[in-house]
Amino acid sequence: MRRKPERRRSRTSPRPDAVLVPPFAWKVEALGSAGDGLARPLDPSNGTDVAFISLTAPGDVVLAQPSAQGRARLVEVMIPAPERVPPPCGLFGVCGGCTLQHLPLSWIQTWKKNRIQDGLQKAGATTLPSISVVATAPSTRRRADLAVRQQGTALVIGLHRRGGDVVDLTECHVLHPDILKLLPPLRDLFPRLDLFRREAELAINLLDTGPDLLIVSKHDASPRDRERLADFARAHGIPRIAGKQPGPKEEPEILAQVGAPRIAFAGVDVEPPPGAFLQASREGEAAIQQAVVAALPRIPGRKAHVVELHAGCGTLTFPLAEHVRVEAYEGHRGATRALQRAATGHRVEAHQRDLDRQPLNTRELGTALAVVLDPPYGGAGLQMQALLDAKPTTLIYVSCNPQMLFRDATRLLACGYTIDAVTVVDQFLWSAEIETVCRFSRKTTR
Ligand SMILES: C[S@@+](CC[C@H](N)C(=O)[O-])C[C@H]1O[C@@H](n2cnc3c(N)ncnc32)[C@H](O)[C@@H]1O
Repeated sequence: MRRKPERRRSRTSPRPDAVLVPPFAWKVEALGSAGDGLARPLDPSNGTDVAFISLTAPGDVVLAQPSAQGRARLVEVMIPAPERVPPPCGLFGVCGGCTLQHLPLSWIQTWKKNRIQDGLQKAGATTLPSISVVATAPSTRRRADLAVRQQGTALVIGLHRRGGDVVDLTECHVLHPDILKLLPPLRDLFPRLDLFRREAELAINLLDTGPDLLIVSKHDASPRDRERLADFARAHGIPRIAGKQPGPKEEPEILAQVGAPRIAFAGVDVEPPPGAFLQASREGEAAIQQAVVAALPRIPGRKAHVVELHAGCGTLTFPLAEHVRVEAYEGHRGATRALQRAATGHRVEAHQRDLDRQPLNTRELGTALAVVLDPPYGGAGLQMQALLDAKPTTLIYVSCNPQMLFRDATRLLACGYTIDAVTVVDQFLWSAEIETVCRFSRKTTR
């Protein structure tokens, strides 16, 4: 299989004034943690050691041109690896979303499992339980963060091209069809909105009650916008459309609401804030909930409680509360409010707290039957040191970033923990991202 030479200049392309080394042949030996092939020149006299090459597979022999330090740009696949498959999506390689569609999902799942196993062993795990892998299906992703751009005469909605402009998402094998079907009418809508001047960002969350939209724009919505958005919401079964200025501290404002935005966790209805964090798909969410609940220790009595850190709007809180009392902590104000409102009548106490600035201390953690943490991509920050000091007997760690998981596992294993349950959830299809649920246990001397 020969790939067409790339025409565009990628993020890793050399600066125009750099001296270009002509392309030469490489053998791809493995996949790196970001999903790029790790390759070595076929002819060692080329003087370069190893380099990462995007869109390649272990076993490929490729023609590639050294670009930035430690990287080369694929020119063509000369001899394809036996595992290679035709990418299902016509936008693969152009759109900045999927990175691994040239490999079968089953191969990627095994690679993810091996990566977690190797990383935990390197972190110091001398024994590991068998790792279960839960696969999720294509076309189920219910959260999309899209760019909206006026590009020449075209209004495009999609993901950024690798290192460049936005690729119109005319096809996608990851997103739920209920999100995809909104894109054509949204392409008609945006040019008619006063809040849209050449660019905006759009987050779509597929809730139980339909899509929930958050438009991020530097420009305010006019009264005419609000009418148009309300008409659009009614026409497309969208309960709520919110807007906000760019920036993490800016608060969303409801621009149109024609229904109740709701999502249920373990049968408990929650009204999440606009743009709320949700697990990538319903199936992925169910697999994580199941793994977390299965990792609970035996519950000694009704008074027992677990501490849940980074609780979001309650994805794990309400399934846990079916078994045990939950003290939940979350930093985002809107998410905490949603959780608090839904918690009435359930065994849940929800608190807003920035766990990086004010981590829970040994006294607060000490009496918990277990601690559940599900930190953001950047990791648990100072809270991890506080956990190492408090040493709860059971720590159920949900991770979307293997590097952080391995780093924290090294510290936990050195403190006397063992790992006795690991589940890998493949909810980020055709990408190198990995979701893992890991139970760390520590024997007490009591
Ligand atoms: C990976 S999400 C998990 C949310 C939830 N457990 C779920 O499954 O939907 C991480 C959560 O951590 C919260 N978070 C990020 N930084 C935080 C901090 N410094 N203190 C408390 N919560 C934080 C985010 O707002 C987000 O809700």
